Amino acid sequence: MKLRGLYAITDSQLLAGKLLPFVEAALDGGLALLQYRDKSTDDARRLREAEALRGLCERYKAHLIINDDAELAARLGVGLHLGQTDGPLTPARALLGRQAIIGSTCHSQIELAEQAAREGASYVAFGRFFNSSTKPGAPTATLDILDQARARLNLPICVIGGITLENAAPLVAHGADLLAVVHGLFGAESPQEVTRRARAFNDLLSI
Ligand SMILES: Cc1ncc(COP(=O)(O)OP(=O)(O)O)c(N)n1
Ligand SMILES: Cc1nc(C(=O)O)sc1CCOP(=O)(O)O
Ligand SMILES: [Mg+2]
Repeated sequence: MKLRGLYAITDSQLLAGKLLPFVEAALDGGLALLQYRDKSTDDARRLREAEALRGLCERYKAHLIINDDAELAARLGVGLHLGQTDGPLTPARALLGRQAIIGSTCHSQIELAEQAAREGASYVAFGRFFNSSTKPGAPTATLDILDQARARLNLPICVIGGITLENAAPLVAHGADLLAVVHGLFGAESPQEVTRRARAFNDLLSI
């Protein structure tokens, strides 16, 4: 499976009251991956929303990824994204199986990416590349980590952090396969604008 394209990430505050229509608009514009990212402890709502997103992703043939929560990903039979403090990758891979998409946050450290590759990650994520209102305190990254990753790894490269239609092109030129975006996509005023942006991101990746 070739992982390349737009990777939309949900945000509970930004998408409050409009999660499903805005996600469907993004899927209509074309998503490779959709990440359900909800940092709350409301397990019942998380399950309900994740199930609804899984249904949408099936209809549009996109892959759903759950942030942080290996058990929820296993329960739904979908993918998982793990940060450096979210638990080890090897048992998550054993839990979810060989086919599951599992991503790993590697900040700007090639050693973390090489370790993730050894432990069976499906993609490695680097960031943050720009100012991010979603996660302002995330460690920063520069383009040279993408050059290093291209030279040393044989895995899809995901980029994240403040990515917009205006600043994404250099990331693609330096080898990004997956553009992971919250505000630059879902910060739009209308579902129609979400769809337009999703199409434009895909055009940047020429897919
Ligand atoms: C695609 C992608 N890349 C990085 C992250 C960040 O993961 P993490 O460092 O665990 O931070 P939280 O998102 O859990 O706050 C991500 N979620 N997705
Ligand atoms: C969830 C997350 N992780 C990051 C990292 O660098 O690891 S940046 C980030 C926020 C991405 O949202 P936006 O596109 O709105 O900046
Ligand atoms: Mg995390």
